[in-house]
Amino acid sequence: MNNKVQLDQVNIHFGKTHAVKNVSILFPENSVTAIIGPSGCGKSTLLRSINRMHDLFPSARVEGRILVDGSDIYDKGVDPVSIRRRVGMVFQKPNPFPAMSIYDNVIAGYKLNGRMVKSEADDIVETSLKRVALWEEVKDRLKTNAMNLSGGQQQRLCIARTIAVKPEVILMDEPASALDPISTLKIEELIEELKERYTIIIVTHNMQQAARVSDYTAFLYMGELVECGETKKIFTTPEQKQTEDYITGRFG
Ligand SMILES: Nc1ncnc2c1ncn2[C@@H]1O[C@H](COP(=O)(O)OP(=O)(O)OP(=O)(O)O)[C@@H](O)[C@H]1O
Repeated sequence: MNNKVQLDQVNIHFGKTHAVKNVSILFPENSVTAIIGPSGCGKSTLLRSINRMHDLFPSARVEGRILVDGSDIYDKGVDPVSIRRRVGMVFQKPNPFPAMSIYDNVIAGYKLNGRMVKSEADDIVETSLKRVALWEEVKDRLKTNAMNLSGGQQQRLCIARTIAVKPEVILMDEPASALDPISTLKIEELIEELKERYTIIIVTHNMQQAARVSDYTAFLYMGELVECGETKKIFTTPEQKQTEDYITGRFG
């Protein structure tokens, strides 16, 4: 299987805090990789380095190489905006644009590419909403405010907005932790479907969720990658004692 994303000896500092320590890891294409580990171990920090989000924080320093399709996304001359288009991000709390309709939310990122005709926009909105299984629920009220949707629907809308710009990789930072169990299940089913088209990297606190949705699991502890491998193996016969202690709930 092709490796879509590769981190090679990545270190991330915030001022004096060494948040990610010498992490090397591969993320295979069209698969879901879960990043697990106790609070503060560097999961979100690692995730955000993959679409250059740390560029927005002056105290952050990213060292090492982060490759997407073999090219370093931190190379001089690479536009971070173009990276964020290829590597989309879904956050913990659904964050639709509050003053916009459902329709405008889906198309918001895509519009930044320039002018387009209405039929093209209609197409993208319909395809994206169908892909997140939201179309049937909202097709008769596309022009109403997105904030009228439930939390779970808002999160699926945000995923639709992310896929509307045709990314290759989708980063998800605890995408279901603010949702009720039924909405969580829908997001998990959606992740399973999305991996056919995208490479997905998901941070989760929820061990059962990691076991359910991911093909591969990476366990981080205090900024270091302790172990990474097939989810089945990590959850049944991990190589490291620390991993076993964490997944069996002995700490964290
Ligand atoms: N913008 C920032 N500025 C300064 N320090 C930061 C920043 N973001 C993260 N850190 C620090 O980096 C370390 C790792 O944080 P990170 O949020 O990546 O952990 P996490 O594993 O995602 O935690 P949680 O599961 O609680 O969300 C922590 O010590 C945190 O305080």
